[in-house]
Amino acid sequence: MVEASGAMRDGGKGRTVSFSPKVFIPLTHMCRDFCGYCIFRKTPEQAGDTLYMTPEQVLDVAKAGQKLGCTEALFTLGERPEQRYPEAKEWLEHRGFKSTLEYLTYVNRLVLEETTLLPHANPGTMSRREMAALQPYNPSMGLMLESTSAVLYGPGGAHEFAPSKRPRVRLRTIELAGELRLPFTTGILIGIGDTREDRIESLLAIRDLHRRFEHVQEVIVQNFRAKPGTAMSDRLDADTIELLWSVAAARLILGPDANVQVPPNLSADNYQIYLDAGINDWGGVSPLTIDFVNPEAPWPALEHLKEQTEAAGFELKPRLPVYPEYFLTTGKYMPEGLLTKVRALAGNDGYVQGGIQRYVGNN
Ligand SMILES: O=c1nc2n(C[C@H](O)[C@H](O)[C@H](O)CO)c3cc(O)ccc3cc-2c(=O)[nH]1
Ligand SMILES: C[C@H]1O[C@@H](n2cnc3c(N)ncnc32)[C@H](O)[C@@H]1O
Ligand code: MET
Ligand code: SF4
Repeated sequence: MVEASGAMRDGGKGRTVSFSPKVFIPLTHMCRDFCGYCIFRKTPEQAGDTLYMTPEQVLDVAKAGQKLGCTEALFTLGERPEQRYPEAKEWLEHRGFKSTLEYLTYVNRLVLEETTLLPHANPGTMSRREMAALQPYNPSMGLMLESTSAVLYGPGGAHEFAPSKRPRVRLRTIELAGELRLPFTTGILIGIGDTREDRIESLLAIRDLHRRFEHVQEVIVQNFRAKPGTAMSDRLDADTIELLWSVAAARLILGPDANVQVPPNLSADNYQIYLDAGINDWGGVSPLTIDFVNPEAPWPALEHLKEQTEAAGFELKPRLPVYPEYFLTTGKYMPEGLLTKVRALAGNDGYVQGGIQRYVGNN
């Protein structure tokens, strides 16, 4: 499988592998859901003074990232905390917002207007109205499908207490993005009780949505890593063979033109083997902020990522949070104002202007 999927990637993508220089902005850790694997979520008590990051805190991180050459502001946050916690509702109401997604829209606009970073919102499930409100400030957004497996939301499953992880609801959000012509990131989380057959079914569902709307800009194949203090703390991490198999399956199902991503920080020091299986992207890598979803897993230094990528025979290139094919030759995936901003950050090839030299070596 790896031989076939690697060859398919070479055919469609050549020997270029990308990453997105980003800052991670955890707007809130509070969440109405409970996923068995998640260490990101916090109760208001655990969150203490920082129920939400303030607009000032958001801008400080974004501006610090801008100085380091970052082009993406990744907003990852808990799902509708105001539906579970009165503290969250009060915090928002006090500042004139009816929901977390309204507040997210406000800070996305701030970042777009006051920095050169492009927001990429990953806030969980969204309605059409919520997504349409975010669209003018987000050249792309994302939501992991995770898995279509029904076992996972049954008794004892990872998603038993996470209504937003019902595959129907997730698929509907991804479909809405297609209807709005919004470049979209999704993916599968493997090793949470899913079988290989489940992964094939999940990937086929993603493929079908992309066939209808052509908006799935990338597919993340993410491996579960057990976290202390979570319901699944004593489960085994997804192992290398399962991830290798899943990446190859993703490439073979999604085809030569798909962008397939594996995050390099979740695989210790052997992450380069996923290049063999057909990936062409490492996702967001930050010189500034940690991966708040996997806080124990530091990103490789960009020097190291470049070395490993080149040693395997590939060229490493920085990209924007939206892929070149969605803005280089067509304008139909973005409002005009956003399109202008995106194009100004890109070079002729659609990757970050200035290239990898901006991030490694003597700068
Ligand atoms: O650092 C992380 N970035 C995550 N990202 C961001 C990713 O690394 C890149 O920044 C995007 O792919 C940009 O295109 C996600 C983006 C999504 O749209 C959906 C899910 C994720 C998940 C993670 C994650 O767990 N950790
Ligand atoms: C932001 C994304 O991070 C993923 N995610 C959440 N918790 C974990 C974990 N323990 N290990 C790996 N990935 C995780 C989910 O897929 C979520 O959608
Ligand atoms: C911190 S997890 C990522 C965002 C959202 N809560 C989700 O699970 O989709
Ligand atoms: S993974 Fe997302 S939805 Fe699930 S508990 Fe964590 S923050 Fe909430």
